[in-house]
Amino acid sequence: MPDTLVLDVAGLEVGNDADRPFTLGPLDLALAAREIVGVVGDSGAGKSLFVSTLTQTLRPSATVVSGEVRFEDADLLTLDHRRQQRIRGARIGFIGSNPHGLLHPMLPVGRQVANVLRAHEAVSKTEARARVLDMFSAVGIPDPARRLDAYPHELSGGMAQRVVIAVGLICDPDLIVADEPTAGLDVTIQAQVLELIEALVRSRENRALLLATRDLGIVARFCDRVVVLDDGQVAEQGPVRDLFRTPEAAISRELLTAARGF
Ligand SMILES: Nc1ncnc2c1ncn2[C@@H]1O[C@H](COP(=O)(O)OP(=O)(O)OP(=O)(O)O)[C@@H](O)[C@H]1O
Repeated sequence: MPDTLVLDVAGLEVGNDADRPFTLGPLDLALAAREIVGVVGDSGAGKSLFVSTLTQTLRPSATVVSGEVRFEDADLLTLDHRRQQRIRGARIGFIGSNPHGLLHPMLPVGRQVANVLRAHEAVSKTEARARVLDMFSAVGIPDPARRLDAYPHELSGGMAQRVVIAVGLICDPDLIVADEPTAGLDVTIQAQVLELIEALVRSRENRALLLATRDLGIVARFCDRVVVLDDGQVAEQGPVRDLFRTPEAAISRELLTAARGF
């Protein structure tokens, strides 16, 4: 794979039989450095299933049927457990929605971010605290030194979401995978959070972002390319401007209509 590719997914098919028979793919998708690629589709289209394949958090009901997910010099799907652990949360950072669900309610937020860092890097507690402090500043948490010791319930939704972003970025990942990272936030806070994630992606040479969302408005504003999923199948994919100018699939037109609010 060329140096500039951060992720290269080829012929990926994932089945899931828990609630209903469902197949994602076959899906081909390459992400270059500094690129932001959207994965869009209605509820149940398979966005989270795809994200979970990349973050290696598939539940036992799901099976990878075929394909490759090349990241760094390896196929994520065939890595041994130790290398999976090393990559997950460190080389591939995850940003989910619902921060109050993702964060542990009984631990100060600074410690939670530090724990992620210390799980992957041999740093002292003091050094970890300093790194987390820097990261809290980078993600725009005001008065970061004081916020290190706050509990999640003491933070607003937007502030807690910034902590989730800090968790995703603390190990300086090359790939960031975000699944509805602004769901449940006020519209103005949504824009701030997405602008922040965008800046953190574009500011680093080898970093790319995969952004799963139902909202084509978000795709229009932040993504370079997009994959439209419809019931697990790729309905179309390509540059975002092409999708907006000449949507080919019926589902793309439906999502566009929804995004334009009429
Ligand atoms: N981590 C996972 N492990 C196993 N199966 C999963 C996982 N995530 C989602 N699924 C399953 O994949 C199928 C497609 O749903 P999925 O949640 O991926 O859709 P989605 O596009 O993310 O929808 P929404 O926008 O509502 O989150 C469902 O059967 C779901 O239960």
